[in-house]
Amino acid sequence: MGRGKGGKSRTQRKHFQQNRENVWNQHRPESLPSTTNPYDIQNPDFDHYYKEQNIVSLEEWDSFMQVLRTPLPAAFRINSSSLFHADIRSQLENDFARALQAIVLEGDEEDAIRPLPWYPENLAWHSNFSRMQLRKNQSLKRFHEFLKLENEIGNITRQEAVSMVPPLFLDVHSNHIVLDMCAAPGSKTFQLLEILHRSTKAGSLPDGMVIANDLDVQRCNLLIHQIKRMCTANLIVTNHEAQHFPGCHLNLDCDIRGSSQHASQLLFDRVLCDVPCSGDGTLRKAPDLWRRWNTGTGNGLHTLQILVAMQGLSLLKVGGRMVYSTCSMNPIENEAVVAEILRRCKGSVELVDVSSELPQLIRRPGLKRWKVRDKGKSLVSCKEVDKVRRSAVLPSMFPNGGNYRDIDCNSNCDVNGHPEDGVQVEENPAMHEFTEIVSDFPLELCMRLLPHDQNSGAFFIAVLQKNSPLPAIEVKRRKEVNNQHVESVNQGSEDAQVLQIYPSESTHEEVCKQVSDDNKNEPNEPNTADFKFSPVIDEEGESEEAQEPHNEENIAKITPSKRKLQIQGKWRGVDPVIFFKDESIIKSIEAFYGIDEQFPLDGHLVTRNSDTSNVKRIYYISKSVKNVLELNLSVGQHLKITSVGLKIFERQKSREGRSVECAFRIASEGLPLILPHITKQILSASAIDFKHLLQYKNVKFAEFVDAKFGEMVANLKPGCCVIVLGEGNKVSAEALQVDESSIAIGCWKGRASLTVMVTSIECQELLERLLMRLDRETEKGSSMHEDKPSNNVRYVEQESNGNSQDVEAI
Ligand SMILES: C[S@@+](CC[C@H](N)C(=O)[O-])C[C@H]1O[C@@H](n2cnc3c(N)ncnc32)[C@H](O)[C@@H]1O
Repeated sequence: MGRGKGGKSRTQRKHFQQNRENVWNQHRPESLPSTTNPYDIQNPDFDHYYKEQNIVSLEEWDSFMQVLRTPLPAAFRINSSSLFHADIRSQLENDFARALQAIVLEGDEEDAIRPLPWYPENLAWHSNFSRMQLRKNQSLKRFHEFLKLENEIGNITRQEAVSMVPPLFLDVHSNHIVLDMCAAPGSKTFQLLEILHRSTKAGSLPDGMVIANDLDVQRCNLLIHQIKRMCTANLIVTNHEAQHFPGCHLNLDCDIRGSSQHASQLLFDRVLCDVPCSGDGTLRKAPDLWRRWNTGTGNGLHTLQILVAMQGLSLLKVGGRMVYSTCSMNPIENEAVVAEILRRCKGSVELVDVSSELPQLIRRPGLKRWKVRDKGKSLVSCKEVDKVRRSAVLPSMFPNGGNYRDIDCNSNCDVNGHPEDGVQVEENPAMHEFTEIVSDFPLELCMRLLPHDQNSGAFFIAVLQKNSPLPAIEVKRRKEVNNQHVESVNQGSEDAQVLQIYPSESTHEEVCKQVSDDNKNEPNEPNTADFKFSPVIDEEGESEEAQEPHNEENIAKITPSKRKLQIQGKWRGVDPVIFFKDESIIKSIEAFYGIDEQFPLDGHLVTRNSDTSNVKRIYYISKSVKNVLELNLSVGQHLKITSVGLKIFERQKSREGRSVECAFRIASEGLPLILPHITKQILSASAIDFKHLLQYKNVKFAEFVDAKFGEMVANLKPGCCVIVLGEGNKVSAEALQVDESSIAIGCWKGRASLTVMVTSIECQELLERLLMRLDRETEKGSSMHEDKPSNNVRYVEQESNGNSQDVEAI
């Protein structure tokens, strides 16, 4: 605990006392992050700017600022696709809600934790504790541990409450093709995928898909790591500048080559445009922003935000919906961007009135008027901008837009660009008549979420609908966009010319870092070292336990000369995406696991290794992903794909040296998808035997409590098999009645025992969930519960001293 971290100043204590989170009053010295200097939790420029923008009334200003200066309460979502989402919700409602309330000081009106009222099905939760409190306060330890574990497993996602809102306004259906333009670290991508999968049955996939794009490779890896926690084959992760995201337009030459059966262009039903922004809506979470805050940041991002949004609209189908969002409160990044795209789209795009959706979400209408601040001056119209500042202060930043060319034509300026007639540049910003310029667009349909309305961060959201193809847009003269090179690109059949502006530093076709085969798909691959008793080794004969974690540094360090630079079409340094078509392997997998016809492998498997004879991992892709990959191949691989599909098979070899009939085991990521389609190598275990497997990881056939089950395990073919929690003595998937709620684990059938092939943390989670269920059954009078292992179960971990080689005997 941080009590001894030195005395805090009186001001700090005062800020602390103002903190609405009463629980923290018990532990005052820990209330503020130790790195935060209270003097930094303010910024006169910020005050001046936002007072002038009228984002809240003057009467509200103090309460707005007070909340903005307090740490953000932690919020999280239960992942609806998780097997245990109902258990977790009930644990929160019945266990934690009561236990935590007891910790909160008397008189605190706020609940310790509560579901966010506007989020469907009580799946999103607000806690009245900041992340710092959760980390430091001993009485919150159990809750904190719970959040950490469930987050890691993928049952919950920690996410700012307001950041959960944009996907909810996108109106995603299961058959939609969705583009998430600036997606990393992927919290909203996760939500979009959850919505897509919402009503799909076990073993099937939705018709739609998501392409999640981000410019930053490392952040893409974070996203991949996040999404790995859910079972989806409907995702492609790409790595482009969103403003240049390829439309994959199939030209005539390609058509002649016989690809006419493909879609001829990549168009989306839904686009999420959650652009990079100055982020002052996250001040409560990142108080260091107070110090760094300035108006230049927002002004500097304005053009990029317009370009990304325009590209999103050009890739949107007519009739489609796009959500534009930022975690900034600044009108230059928000209303000004929306107004400019409406201006450029000339009626083909409109703002959607979503005021009746999510009625419990407190929101404020978008602003119709605002000021632009540059070099200490507040400006209401682009006519006031000094010529020398025109490259930084653009007409599109102002409520009425405008155009410097027209100003130049219509007014006589002196040589320095100062107006000689017309508008006078005012020195005192307070002197402006703020009512002077009002946007013509219905910007009140946008929404701003403010911190003091529902004790959250801040966010801006605009919902747009495309009603007709975008119009031809006049290419602006280069001199208007300083440091940017402008070019007009035909975006395809649907839209006319769309303005494209490339930032001068743009190098999106450059070689990026070399990454390993599969590494990009698995940035933080759980090493099978986790399988303490792993009886399998990879096809190179190298124990996976011996491998260092997969990351670019390690790969470069370990095998500097071994790795060839991978090439994916024109993208160098990126693993290729190859359709896996080796018939003999596919047939052997289908035969070994008895995979039924409703789960076609043919055409749905890809690898990331150009050496197809040496494939280690095979990924499953949905039909929609397959279509996009085929289009991408037809156009010459415009997409730079970082990750695609769901890992479903991994090459294996018995550590015992025995040959196994099938070279590939089922990967735990893909197991829930394929589970209902397996008819061989699958058995159902009683709760007690299932529990023992999770506890001891390795159980001899003769030592299962249910002797019949032990016999059936002994009769399985050597190699990978699947054990489902159930009644026992059931063999086929049909008899097992596998459904969305089935709990299953991948195992390895060795010579004399069965070994679990699930990571330790997953074992721990499954075990805890199972014990909870058993406890509930015991309360109801069931006899299945048994705390201690039966005498005949060997506790391998103790006996073998944790050495997985001991399992050779199995
Ligand atoms: C606000 S964050 C996105 C958060 C994300 N939507 C989520 O919910 O987790 C903005 C993202 O834009 C990315 N970015 C910045 N410039 C970009 C560009 N030109 N094209 C695409 N992505 C960009 C950043 O790397 C960052 O991950």
